[in-house]
Amino acid sequence: MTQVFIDGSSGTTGLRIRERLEGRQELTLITLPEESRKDPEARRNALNSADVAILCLPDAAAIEAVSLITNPNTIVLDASTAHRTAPGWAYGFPELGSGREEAIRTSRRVAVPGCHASGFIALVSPLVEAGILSPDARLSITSLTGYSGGGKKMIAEYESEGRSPLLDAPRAYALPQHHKHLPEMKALTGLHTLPAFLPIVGDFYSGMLVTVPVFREDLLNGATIEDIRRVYQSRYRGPIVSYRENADESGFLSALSLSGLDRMDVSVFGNEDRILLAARYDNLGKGASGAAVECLNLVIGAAPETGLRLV
Ligand SMILES: NC(=O)C1=CN([C@@H]2O[C@H](COP(=O)(O)OP(=O)(O)OC[C@H]3O[C@@H](n4cnc5c(N)ncnc54)[C@H](OP(=O)(O)O)[C@@H]3O)[C@@H](O)[C@H]2O)C=CC1
Ligand SMILES: CC(=O)N[C@@H](CCC(=O)OP(=O)(O)O)C(=O)O
Repeated sequence: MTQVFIDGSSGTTGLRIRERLEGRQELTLITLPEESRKDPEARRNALNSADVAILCLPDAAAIEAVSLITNPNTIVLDASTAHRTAPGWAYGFPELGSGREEAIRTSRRVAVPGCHASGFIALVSPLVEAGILSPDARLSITSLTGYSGGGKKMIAEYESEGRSPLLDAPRAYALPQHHKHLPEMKALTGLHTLPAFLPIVGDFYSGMLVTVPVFREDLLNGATIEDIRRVYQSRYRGPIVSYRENADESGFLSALSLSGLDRMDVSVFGNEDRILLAARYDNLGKGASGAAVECLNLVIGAAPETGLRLV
């Protein structure tokens, strides 16, 4: 029986993971009573008793949790931003290839990717690797997310009575261009320059749409939109990340299409001159909790799951 401890299991990401794992016969969940869920001694015991500890905490608490672990066998899956570019940590996006799945399987420290970063990296990394996009490319990313991406605090804000009417419309944020996902976007794609990043939070619970425009002039060696499609087609064959042709809904792309699922759909729109790369998924699916469950399944050797459709 594999013992799993979710540190932060009352939070948005942790709760979704807990609900997913409760029905699994081969796992035992270590739980702490409500009054001691933030007590460092109780957490230390639970973390060191676990075969797998899943950290669903703010960054500082995740760093503290790692420092509490002395059991050399405890495998850590950290959903926070704290360790995504840290040495000794595997990046938990197995579909990127280049031995990443094996690195996750064999590592005792796995960083679960950031929600916005996941879409950007899925779109850009294979193109840089295939020599279609230069590492010197200057890119931009627009990422629409549901409000659960902001955790309990933002959920309460969006779901409160008498909330500001400004929340009725999508809101852009991270305007000074220092968003916490930028370092992993650069590190995992091999780009030499940070992208210009516009995250936008909307009045829906969960779901994501990430788009990255690319001009024909950005492509190397005369590559075309068809070459991009071929790269995605051969890289993303499911069950979690898949390349989809004609994925739009009669000319529209809803950020809600994969809400509730762990899957990510990668698509290409536009024309020969102006190409639009798009990824759709759920910020709590492939963007957080689902990605953590995917990594858990890899480290314990279980079959992949694709989540539960909610919409
Ligand atoms: N929501 C999302 O879509 C995504 C979230 N993440 C990351 O996952 C992590 C968790 O985020 P999220 O679930 O949204 O956040 P929430 O605020 O919803 O949950 C965080 C949980 O951690 C608890 N907590 C805080 N400090 C401690 C501590 N010292 N010891 C034990 N528990 C503590 C909080 O307690 P309390 O309930 O008392 O506040 C809360 O239950 C963050 O690092 C976030 O950036 C990553 C990708 C996407
Ligand atoms: C809507 C909203 O505020 N979303 C959060 C993303 C949460 C997240 O993914 O944080 P991690 O870095 O821990 O992965 C944000 O953009 O900061």
